[in-house]
Amino acid sequence: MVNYKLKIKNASQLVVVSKNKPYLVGKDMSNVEIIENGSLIVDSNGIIIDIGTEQEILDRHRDDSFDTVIDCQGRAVIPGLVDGHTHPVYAGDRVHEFAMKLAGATYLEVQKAGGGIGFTVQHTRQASESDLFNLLKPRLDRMLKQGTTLIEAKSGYGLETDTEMKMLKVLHRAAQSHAIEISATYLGGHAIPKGSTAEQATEDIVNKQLPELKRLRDAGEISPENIDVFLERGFFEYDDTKRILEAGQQLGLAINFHGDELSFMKSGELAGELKARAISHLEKVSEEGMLEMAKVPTFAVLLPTTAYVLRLECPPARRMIELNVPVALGSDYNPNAHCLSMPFVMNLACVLMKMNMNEALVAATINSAASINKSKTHGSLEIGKYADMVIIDSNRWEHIIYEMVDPPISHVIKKGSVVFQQQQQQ
Ligand SMILES: N=CN[C@@H](CCC(=O)O)C(=O)O
Ligand SMILES: [Zn+2]
Repeated sequence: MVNYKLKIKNASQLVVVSKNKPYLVGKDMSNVEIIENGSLIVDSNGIIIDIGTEQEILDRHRDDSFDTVIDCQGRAVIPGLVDGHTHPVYAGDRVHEFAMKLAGATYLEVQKAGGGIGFTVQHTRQASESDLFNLLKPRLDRMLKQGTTLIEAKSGYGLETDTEMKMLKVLHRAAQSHAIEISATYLGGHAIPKGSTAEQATEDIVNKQLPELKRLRDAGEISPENIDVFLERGFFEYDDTKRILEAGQQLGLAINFHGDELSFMKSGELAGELKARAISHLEKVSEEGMLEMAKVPTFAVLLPTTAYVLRLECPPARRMIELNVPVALGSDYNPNAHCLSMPFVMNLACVLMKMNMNEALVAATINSAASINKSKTHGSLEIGKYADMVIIDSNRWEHIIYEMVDPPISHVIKKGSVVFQQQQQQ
């Protein structure tokens, strides 16, 4: 007899998503594996050690005991959602900009009027590390309640060494103390700081910020895994972006950058040159760029909230899927697109970008995990992976997308521990 941490019992649908695959492309994105009347078992390290139908699990574990058993009859279970793109560390409220945008101002017009990234940089520079941590924590709590158990999270509101490192320290502390797991990204190249040229900003990143990042990482004070740049006209253009990304790559950071959002910037072509892991946005990507991305492969991290808030044309998700570009999803949570909900993101991906619900789930689980190199351990319900799960109070898993802003989530489980539970109605 063995004692285990958790048994999930008799779920009407146990949504495995995929088996033995690091990510899915093309037509495979429409095939989501499901076990009807499924059960699974989690060990004391929070790892799934067995999965199957209720009967199979009963037969194999008749004599075993469990610290916790959750009876999921009438409920569906999916893997924890993985948010492939967030900017959750910042100070300063930009709700007033929403009114400007509704009145017709574009993203760049808001930026020119003193808003946008520059506004957030000013407030984030003034905030202390503990102020920023205290602002971050409730944001992570809200993500968790919406089923997100792993996020990519960026710095990028400092644009100089001290504040960029302060943001990475905040992410490091959150990664150690919060149930949400974090893959941190250094984004010193988010915008050109006031009073600098692109050339000076690039020099500062390569010769000052990155060496300090290495020093603090070696000292165990920060833990960045990825490097990002905003490749955009008036921000960082092709050559500067390439130089920064290569310098980060030399430090062992994975290339995961913003590209082709407001203007066509040859992002896919650059990803091909650098063998980038991921590009986000891609509203203006070219056919050649997508072909390059499929070849590497470079993940397309699509952010439907951006197109929705800024009233932009959506990225060509259908064409990407046709071309076998691996497609992932992110909330793009930031003061421009204030969305902490991956269920809403999946709903937007279906309605605005014409993805089907299976594709949206794949993009928000196994593929977004792979876009941050975590799909060996996250993104599907398989033996050997972490037991990160969302229990949905419905027979069919699709309700998490269909019910968009208030999905019927009964539990969120991280590494076999219940980290959120919906209060029962009296
Ligand atoms: N486009 C660049 N960066 C963010 C927006 C940042 C901001 O406006 O504060 C994004 O991904 O949408
Ligand atoms: Zn972004």
